[in-house]
Amino acid sequence: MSSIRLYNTLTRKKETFEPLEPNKVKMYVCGPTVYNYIHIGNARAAIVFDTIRRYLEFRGYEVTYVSNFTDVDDKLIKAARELGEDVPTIAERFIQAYFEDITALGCKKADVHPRVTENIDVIIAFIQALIDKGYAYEVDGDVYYRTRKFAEYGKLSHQSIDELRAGARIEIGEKKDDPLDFALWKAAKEGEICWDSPWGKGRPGWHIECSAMARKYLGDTIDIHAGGQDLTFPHHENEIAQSEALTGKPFAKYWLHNGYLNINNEKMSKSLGNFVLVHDIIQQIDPQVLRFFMLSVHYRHPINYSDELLESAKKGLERLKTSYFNLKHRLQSSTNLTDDDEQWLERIYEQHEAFIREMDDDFNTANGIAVLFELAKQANLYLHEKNTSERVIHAFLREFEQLLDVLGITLQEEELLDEEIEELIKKRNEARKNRNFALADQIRDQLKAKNIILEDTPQGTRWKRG
Ligand SMILES: Nc1ncnc2c1ncn2[C@@H]1O[C@H](COP(=O)(O)OP(=O)(O)OP(=O)(O)O)[C@@H](O)[C@H]1O
Ligand SMILES: [Zn+2]
Repeated sequence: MSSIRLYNTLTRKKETFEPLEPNKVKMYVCGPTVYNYIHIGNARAAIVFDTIRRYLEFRGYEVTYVSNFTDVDDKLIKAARELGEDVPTIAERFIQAYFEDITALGCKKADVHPRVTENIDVIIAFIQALIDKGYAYEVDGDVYYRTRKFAEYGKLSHQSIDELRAGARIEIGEKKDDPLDFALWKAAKEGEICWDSPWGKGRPGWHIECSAMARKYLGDTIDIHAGGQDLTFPHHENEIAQSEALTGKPFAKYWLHNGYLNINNEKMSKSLGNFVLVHDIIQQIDPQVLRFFMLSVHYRHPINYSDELLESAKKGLERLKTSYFNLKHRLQSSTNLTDDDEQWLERIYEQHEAFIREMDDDFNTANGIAVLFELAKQANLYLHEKNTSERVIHAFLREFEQLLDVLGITLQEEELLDEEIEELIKKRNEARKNRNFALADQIRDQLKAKNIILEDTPQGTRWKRG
């Protein structure tokens, strides 16, 4: 079988995917700072990397997926002050909200969702080791990373250290040696949440948490490190500097970054105020449609959010689901085998292979979805045949199920509402009164297929969900 090729920000090339250990993938995805609800731009990373994980699993890899929560930082401290609550209360609330949102969007939970506040000891030990090696220094309770000492600084974002230094400055109150140096530990100000450390009371800087937690849960070198494109610099550059200085080994083999979600050709962001919260939008549209929309564009490209494109995603997904449910319906009236089974099975297999070919090419979900439309086209052609076989129908169904599962789309039939059930029962009773037993039985079967059980009693028909 062919192999997966993926674009690595570190080398700026598409490379053949070769995991460190055969059939195993260690993957770390930078997670949210939990001080408010996520908008759909923030959700893009969760959806695309969940899909990449699903695809790797589909291709037989055992994936260990770790994604952190930044549950203490400046934004959380500010929110706590504004809301008159403490940091852990706010963090807990938005961690739960995050899980609700991404679960609705079809994202699986990570194997581990480590939190900064539960890993302070590991972070302190990491910082101390960097000090011992001469890569970090303390000034008045703050600890900084000495970027000048890490010769490869800038290798991920492809910038020279001199260029970067020219663009950096020392903020008022910062006592670092070099404008590029960054905080590993921040001394606590009056009244701020803090932990004891060898440098006094304080809390970790942002970058160190990912280096420390990735190492704790996945080891010194991991296969894939991922996040939004704006994390390339400085966050991921700093993570590399910290981790590689400590271990002397490469931190991650492949660095993956997703593009932005735009609205009116502008990045959706909290500060611009042009955002749509996942929490709100999924009350109005099916979260699966939102997911399908996100995956209709390659993960590295920008994606423009608009009602028209959402509407077209909705129609597209409906087209696939209609094919699927029509196939299911036909199952009852299909025979065991027909003469042209092999030919149809071959066609289905061709689509299976085409999907793998597209997804192997840097997880091209846009082209993967095009293959699914082709599969639906074939399925619809098949349904026009006079005789259909169970074998072929099952193969089509399985193909839809497998490929849509890779995209995180579930194929549940919409549940019937109570009113719809009552309406069908009324229709069935009328049919029986008119001695149209065929129609009555058909309605009973239709309800049974949706797990609704009818019970005829002298008082009338009762129903329950099976
Ligand atoms: N429009 C977007 N499209 C894709 N990813 C995004 C978008 N906006 C933010 N992200 C990702 O979400 C994560 C959190 O970003 P951040 O909190 O900076 O969001 P933001 O809305 O841009 O906020 P702010 O405007 O306050 O910077 C980042 O890792 C970033 O990669
Ligand atoms: Zn990170």
